[in-house]
Amino acid sequence: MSIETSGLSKTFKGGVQAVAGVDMTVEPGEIVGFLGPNGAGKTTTMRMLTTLLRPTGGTATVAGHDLVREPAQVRRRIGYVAQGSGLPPVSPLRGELELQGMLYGLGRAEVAGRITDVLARLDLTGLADRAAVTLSGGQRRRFDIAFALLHEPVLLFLDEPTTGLDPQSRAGLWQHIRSLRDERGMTVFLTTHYLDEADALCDRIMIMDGGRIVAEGTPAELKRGGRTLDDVFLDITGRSLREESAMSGQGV
Ligand SMILES: Nc1ncnc2c1ncn2[C@@H]1O[C@H](COP(=O)(O)OP(=O)(O)OP(=O)(O)O)[C@@H](O)[C@H]1O
Repeated sequence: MSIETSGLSKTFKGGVQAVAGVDMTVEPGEIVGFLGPNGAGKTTTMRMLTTLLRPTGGTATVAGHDLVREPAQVRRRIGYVAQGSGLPPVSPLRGELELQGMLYGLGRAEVAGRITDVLARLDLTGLADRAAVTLSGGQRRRFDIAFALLHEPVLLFLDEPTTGLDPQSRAGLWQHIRSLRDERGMTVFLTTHYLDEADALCDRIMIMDGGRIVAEGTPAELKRGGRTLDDVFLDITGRSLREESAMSGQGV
């Protein structure tokens, strides 16, 4: 199993219970989409699964290792792309990729090979000597992913990977994410506010509300009976996903 959690919870100091007992199973090679209204607890769950936040309750195994007892082993086996680009704006990206590889303890020749490989995989060959400020939004997101793939993780976490991109770049990124799964067997766990993204890209969708998973299934299962995903989301959460994505686009 790529991810298995039982009663995973997080209560912040001050008493906000952001995640209130999440039980989930993600199989190797699945692309799972995590949807939910603003404040549902999606980012908090993802930060726990990536070892960035310590749970206050429950247990989780991520990429074969216990989240709390073996965080270093988990980190070595996962990639994480946070919201917004973390790229340095003005340095040539090849040098930054080399540094990243060295941080993972890779030798010079090995780093060079892996850089060539990830750049080709993400259609970035020829752009590595550029700085981030000279790239389009879609190219920058693909570099964010290239950084997260350098140590060859088996499980990739993406927090709102296509927010702010134009429709063509979004569709291009979906294609890249799909080919990572199809060609490398990568497991992908992503949050999104976009209904069409969840529908087109994800094998399975989990809807979170109030810190709990309130519905899950394949897009086809959730849409059974001729309903749209927006109908399902509205029924469950009392909010429209369209409003949510508009709010997210405004940075609310
Ligand atoms: N560091 C923190 N301290 C206290 N409360 C927090 C902290 N981080 C998040 N919260 C609260 O936890 C709840 C869940 O937040 P979270 O960011 O996980 O939601 P989300 O589903 O990712 O929302 P969005 O779609 O807006 O990104 C919210 O009520 C939020 O205000």
